[in-house]
This record gives sequence, C-alpha cells and structure tokens, in this order.
Amino acid sequence: MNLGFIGAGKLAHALAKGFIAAGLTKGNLLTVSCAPEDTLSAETFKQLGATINYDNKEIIKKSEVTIIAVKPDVIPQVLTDIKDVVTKKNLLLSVAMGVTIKQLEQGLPGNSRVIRVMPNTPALVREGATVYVSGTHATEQDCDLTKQLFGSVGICERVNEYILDPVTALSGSGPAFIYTVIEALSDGAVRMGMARDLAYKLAAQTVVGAGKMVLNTQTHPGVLKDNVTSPAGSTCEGLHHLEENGVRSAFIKAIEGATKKCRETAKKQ
Ligand SMILES: NC(=O)C1=CN([C@@H]2O[C@H](COP(=O)(O)OP(=O)(O)OC[C@H]3O[C@@H](n4cnc5c(N)ncnc54)[C@H](O)[C@@H]3O)[C@@H](O)[C@H]2O)C=CC1
Ligand SMILES: O=C(O)[C@@H]1CCC=N1
Repeated sequence: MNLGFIGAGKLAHALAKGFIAAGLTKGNLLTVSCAPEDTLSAETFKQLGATINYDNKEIIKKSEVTIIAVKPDVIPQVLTDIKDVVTKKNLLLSVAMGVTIKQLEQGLPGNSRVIRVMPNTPALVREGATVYVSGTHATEQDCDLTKQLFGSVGICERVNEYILDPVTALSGSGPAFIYTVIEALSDGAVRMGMARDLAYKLAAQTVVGAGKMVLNTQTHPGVLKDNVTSPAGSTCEGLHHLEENGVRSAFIKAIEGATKKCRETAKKQ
C-alpha cells in the first residue's frame, strides 16, 4: 500500500513501523512530510526507506491514503496547504487529538473522504488500541480499509465521535500512564533490593500478563484481583496501601483531566 504521512513524529513513526512489520506496506512506499527544521523526524523515516517531501500538497498528490499526524494546532495550516489538491481520490485519516470531523471537513473541499482515528504508540509492536469515526463522505470501503490498516497493528473498533475524547484519554494517553506505573512498581522493587533491569522486566511482563488475562478470560478485573488476594496475605497489604493513597481516584481524575483537555482543544480550533 502507498501511504502518505503529513507529520512524521512519534506516532507516525510507531504506525509506519507497525504497518511495515504487519506486511501492509514497505518503507519505500511511504511519502512523508514534516517541518523542515525537524531533522530527527526526517532521518527516522529516511532510515525506513521513505521519501521525504516538505510540500504537504505533494504528499496528497502521491498517496491515495494519507495519515495526518501533526499536533492539533498545526491542523489548520495543513488543511490550508492541502485543500486545493484534495480530490475524491484521497482518503484522509486524521489522528490529531481533539480535532473533530466537522473541523476537518470544514477546512477541506465538500465531499472529502475523512476518517478520524485515535491510535496509540504500542502499534509499533503491533499491540495498539485504535478507534475510528467515519466522516460524512467516507465510504464503507474506507472504513473497512481503516479497520484493516489499524487492525494489523492491534485492536481496532468503530465508534461514535462523542466518545473520542475519553478514548484519547484512556488508550491514546494510556501508555504514558502505564509506563509511570511500571516505573513506580520497579522503584518499589529496587527499594526492596531488586536489580533495576529485573524490576522493569517483571513489572512490564506483569502489565502484559494482567492485560491479557482481562482480554482472554473475559473475567471481571475485580474477580481476577480477588484471585490473587489471599486472606491476610501480602497482596491484601499492598492493595490497602494503594487504596489509602487514592490510586483509583488518581486514575479516574487522570482520565477526566485528559478528556477535558481534549475538549478544550476542540473549542480552540
Ligand atoms: N504520541 C502519541 O502517543 C499520540 C499522538 N496522537 C496525535 O498524533 C499527532 C502527532 O503527535 P506526535 O507524533 O506525538 O507529535 P510529534 O511532535 O512527535 O510529531 C509531529 C510531527 O509534525 C511535523 N510537522 C510540524 N509542522 C508541520 C507541517 N506544517 N507540515 C507537516 N508536518 C509538520 C513535525 O515535524 C513532526 O514530525 C497529534 O495530533 C497527537 O494528538 C494521537 C494518539 C497518540
Ligand atoms: O498527549 C497528547 O496530546 C496526545 C494525545 C494522545 C496521546 N498523545
């Protein structure tokens, strides 16, 4: 598949590597733009074999499917750059946080085929979590293609747009929250005498294992937690400390705060 990327940063790179690993495209089939001063993004994609072109119009002309992966505040500029060359042949997939279908469509010619996608960086290792929302003029084939593309690097679900901001908070930002948990668990283990390397390995595999237990056994997380927690045992003691320090409330507030930030971004566009 010939793919265009407008914006070649951390998410674009994770997606490109994931798509290549899944066999959906090759590095030399990618056409990519980034800010001219951003030599790191350009170099990262060059190493994959991609063609770099600093003119966003050229990305649209050369690719039937283009992923727009710039920061939300750059979206208006990108839409201005490309609006005169977007035709019915182009499918545009925007991954920008807090930028709505309406805002995207307003900046493009009528009938433009737009899909709003919210992936996450674990797509790099094909363990991504993606949702997408169809724009007004995207076809069912466009939705199928989106599902095929992002389904090749993890799970991919179609949703209604009203849920996109909480999704961004949960699975878009979520890896950062979980890395913090992995670091903190490891810090605890190091404090108790464990070597740092082993602590990261055990903490990361514990997150992977617990996640797979929820997905594969379809058992309520509370039941899975109870299965680990013996009467008067060590897990119970640990859980008591987490509850005393408001761990649930901290995560609930993190999702609420991140969702609100997405909504503020949408209002600013
Ligand atoms: N990083 C993540 O985990 C996730 C990011 N997103 C969304 O993806 C988008 C990109 O995020 P990141 O990759 O983290 O950002 P980043 O800062 O790593 O990358 C942004 C890219 O845009 C390029 N750029 C800047 N101005 C440009 C222009 N006028 N034309 C073309 N390219 C331009 C930069 O050179 C850079 O390559 C954001 O909208 C973000 O909300 C969504 C889900 C997860
Ligand atoms: O932090 C951000 O703005 C983006 C949205 C989801 C992950 N990164």
